Amino acid sequence: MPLGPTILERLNRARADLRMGVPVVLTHAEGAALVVAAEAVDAPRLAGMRAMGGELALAITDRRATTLKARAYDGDLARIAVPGDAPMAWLRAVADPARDLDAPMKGPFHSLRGGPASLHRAAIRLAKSAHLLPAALVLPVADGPALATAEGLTLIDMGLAGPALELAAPLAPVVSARLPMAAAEKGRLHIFRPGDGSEEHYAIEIGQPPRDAPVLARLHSACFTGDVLGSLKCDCGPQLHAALEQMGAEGAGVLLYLNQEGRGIGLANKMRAYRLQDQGFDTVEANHRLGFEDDERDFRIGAGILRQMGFGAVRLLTNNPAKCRMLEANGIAVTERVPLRVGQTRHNAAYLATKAAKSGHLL
Ligand SMILES: Nc1nc2c(ncn2[C@@H]2O[C@H](COP(=O)(O)OP(=O)(O)OP(=O)(O)O)[C@@H](O)[C@H]2O)c(=O)[nH]1
Ligand SMILES: [Zn+2]
Repeated sequence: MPLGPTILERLNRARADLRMGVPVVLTHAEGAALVVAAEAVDAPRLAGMRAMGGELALAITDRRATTLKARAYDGDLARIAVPGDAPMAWLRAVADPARDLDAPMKGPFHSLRGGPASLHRAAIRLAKSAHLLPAALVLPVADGPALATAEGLTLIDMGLAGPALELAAPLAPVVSARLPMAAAEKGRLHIFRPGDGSEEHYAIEIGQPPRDAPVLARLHSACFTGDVLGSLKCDCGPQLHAALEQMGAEGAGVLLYLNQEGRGIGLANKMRAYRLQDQGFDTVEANHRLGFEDDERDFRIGAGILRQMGFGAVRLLTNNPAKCRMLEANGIAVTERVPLRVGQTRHNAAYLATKAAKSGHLL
């Protein structure tokens, strides 16, 4: 009966489980494993996993492993053996760099070598997409489906879910309504909802841009601190308002407000990055120490929304040439890059310089 959750919906359930600290069961041709997020697991569940026996490993990314001076034998990730007596504080400290500088010697770490790592890789992907730290406890188990049934845990066949984990869920328009704004009176807000129930994204349409000509467009990534609080650490708020004003002045445009806070790592992780920046690391180094890439955003989402709205070509307001390339790669022609240089402050001068030096932004 087609009543049960699809693989995409199961993946989203698994994200909710991980955020609650509830383990999930992943299976693959090579076996099965119990997986729980390192930052969310509690002591009773850790004890429960230990009591099951087997080789308990903490999967972390190669980025985090580099900071910890642990060997990443699996290339993009390391499987750190969890010592039998390691307390919760050890787990949290390996996962979270907050106290790296206070207590730098957490090792030596024993990285597992050989044997399958694809469930560990999937566990990290899931944790990242749940906006958790990319660190997961992974315990191989003999009979995954039986364990999931007995304990009422979410079971995911990664053989089926693997490709879905890399895809953004398809978006459907939910509603749109007129929204006069200070910057542009002729505004309309459209809401798009992913089929797996994950976070919605928004499109703000100004005027009635013709669909057969390049539209003035901005793909704006959510920045609670900049957009709402007026943070001086970045240029997001002034960019948001300047883009809307330019669209208002031209009488037409579309601004996508994509809920990809912190370049896709979520607000909690962005604040972890800010704490590291207060210790002297730049925006890129902070992401790496946390175990993330510099930019974890998926720009296919923005391309998909533009296509659904009938736009095939844009004049893109951005200083980030990578955004132009990603849109082009996803079927949206970028006929012009329109620079958006506003909001420089003494607080964000170093941030903007780092983006220019390391992320290819144009000053
Ligand atoms: N991880 C992380 N994210 C940040 C930081 N500062 C701002 N952000 C996020 O970065 C995103 C904005 O990206 P930017 O790199 O400023 O700009 P861009 O979108 O790549 O390029 P433009 O189109 O030129 O603005 C938003 O999601 C912000 O929340 C930071 O220090 N660390
Ligand atoms: Zn910002």
